[in-house]
Amino acid sequence: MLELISEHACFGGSQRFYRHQSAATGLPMRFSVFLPAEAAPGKLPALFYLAGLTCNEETFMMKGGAQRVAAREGMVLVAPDTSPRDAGVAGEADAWDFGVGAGFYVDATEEPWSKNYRMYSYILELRDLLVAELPLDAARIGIFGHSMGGHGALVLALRNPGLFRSVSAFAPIAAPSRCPWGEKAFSGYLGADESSWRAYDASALMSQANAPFPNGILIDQGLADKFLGDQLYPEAFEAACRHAGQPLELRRHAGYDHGYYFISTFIEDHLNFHSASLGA
Ligand SMILES: N[C@@H](CCC(=O)N[C@@H](CSC=O)C(=O)NCC(=O)O)C(=O)O
Repeated sequence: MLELISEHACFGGSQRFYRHQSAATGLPMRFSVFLPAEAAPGKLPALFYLAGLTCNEETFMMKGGAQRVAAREGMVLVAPDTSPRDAGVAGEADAWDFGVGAGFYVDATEEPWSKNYRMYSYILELRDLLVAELPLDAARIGIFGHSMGGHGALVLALRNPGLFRSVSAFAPIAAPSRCPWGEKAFSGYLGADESSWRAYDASALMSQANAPFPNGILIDQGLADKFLGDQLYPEAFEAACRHAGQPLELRRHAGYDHGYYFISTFIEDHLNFHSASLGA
């Protein structure tokens, strides 16, 4: 059951914040939804946005500047939180890149995280829930995200191309098995056996795929991004796409950093990309 926390008129539609009890995480979870004014009755295309480290369900809706375009395209936007909150794990809020605000969109298998830190399953649960409860067209749902959320979007799409029909990312952590953020998160949540990490590594998944998104994948990357050198590795994903025959548009932008000024600059291109891919 969805509990509506707040609702705000926005570009002729409705910006909403919800809470619900999640089966995947075993905890109450928050998420936000932008519902455009419906031009016609019926189901609407939808786009899930996965946010990055330290973010929550509000960040994208407040800073991304996406609602104006989503209203024009008649597209629903969904932004989940980035981790469970108040799981009661000792020290879970001590670091900004692990634990609270840093769920990494994986299903943890290691104690004490495995009971609640199950964000991979949570995103799938939320998709199903919103298809049932809100006017989302199950056949026209895409996914995108930023940084940790770009990693999550790529992994969820590559593992579930029938559920997420289009995918894009801003500055994704594209090869988490080999970067400090990913090594810390995966060893903590998944354990020392690196073979289990491959299921959550977009570059590893793509290297074994067979062009799952024929309409292409869009990635934007700022060249003044302070995390580009040691955390993101877009070139690894680019090489994996080449190997898999997967069309990829990887745009490198001089002068742009890792933040929401970068995201909001190119957000319209991403919504247009998904709208065209989903036949919105
Ligand atoms: N506290 C960190 C910076 C954290 C940060 O930059 N978070 C990014 C996502 S990074 C990868 O997932 C973000 O989106 N922050 C929210 C915002 O509003 O910018 C540091 O000290 O560097």
